[in-house]
Amino acid sequence: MSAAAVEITGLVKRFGSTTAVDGLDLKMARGSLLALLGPNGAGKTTTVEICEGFLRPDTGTVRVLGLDPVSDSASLRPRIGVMPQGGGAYPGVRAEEMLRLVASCSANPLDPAWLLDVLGLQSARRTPFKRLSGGQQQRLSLACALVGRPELVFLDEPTAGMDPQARRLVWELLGALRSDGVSVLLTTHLMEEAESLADDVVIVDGGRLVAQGAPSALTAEHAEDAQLRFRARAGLNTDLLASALPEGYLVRESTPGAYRVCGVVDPQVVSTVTAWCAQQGVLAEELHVGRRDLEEVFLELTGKELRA
Ligand SMILES: Nc1ncnc2c1ncn2[C@@H]1O[C@H](COP(=O)(O)OP(=O)(O)OP(=O)(O)O)[C@@H](O)[C@H]1O
Repeated sequence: MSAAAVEITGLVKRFGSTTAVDGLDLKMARGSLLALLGPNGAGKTTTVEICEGFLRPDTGTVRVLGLDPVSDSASLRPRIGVMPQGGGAYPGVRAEEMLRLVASCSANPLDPAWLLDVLGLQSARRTPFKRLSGGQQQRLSLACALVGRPELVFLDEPTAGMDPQARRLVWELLGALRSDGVSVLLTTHLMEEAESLADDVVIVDGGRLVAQGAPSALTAEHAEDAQLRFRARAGLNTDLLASALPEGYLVRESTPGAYRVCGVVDPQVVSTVTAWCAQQGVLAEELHVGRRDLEEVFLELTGKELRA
């Protein structure tokens, strides 16, 4: 049986007094798409850079396609694709020139012109890297990571800074890669990205694994509980609102002005919440009742919003 795409056991990485990764275990199946989610500073980039062989672990073991990313780097490099956070290229190099240069390092590259077209970069092919927009630079970096037909790609926030249209193109491409059996490990702050693309989501916080599972499995726990969300002036007394509701309901202000009421939501509960807000002289805006999503799972587990 072939080895897992990535297998991490007891990984620890410190920078001075900061513990960036604190005993992480993670297993990613071949041919799957895994999204690593976590707040700023959770240790995502450090973990990915260790898998790529750019950093050495302090303790623990990491195997990528069954190989050690540092001691087996010569045999591993041609088999993986890497898109670092923020991308990067020589400032004066033209987009197509850059991609062809990277393609020339590979034994059996994809056609660079085709890849530029798929990523909506045809019209920018002669533009120097430094004059590409941020989103175009990101897409070119992604093309560079993919042009060598890797078995496994590491993408650190691949769609950060892209407009919705470009993001859609990248999502389509990632979906197609997965259908072709390519393994994809990406980091993201976008719940929608994780929810719509990933087979498996790993939530990390403080360098530790907080939860792992398919998005549907993570959101299915406590699925019977709906959530009522609304926005209003920041700083409302949530204890007072909770005491106006039947016992067992929780009320939280997740970020200033964003409120969540957890428990079984029925018409009476909605009416109590809006009436209570009216008594405070505030309007409950953007009232929404629905099942919890990955964003709420994340908030519950880490106590933090994804985008700090
Ligand atoms: N080279 C370094 N030197 C010192 N500290 C570092 C270094 N790289 C990372 N860190 C620290 O390690 C911790 C984890 O950082 P890391 O970049 O892995 O987090 P992240 O989850 O990728 O965050 P973000 O979402 O902001 O990119 C942070 O506290 C960071 O400041």
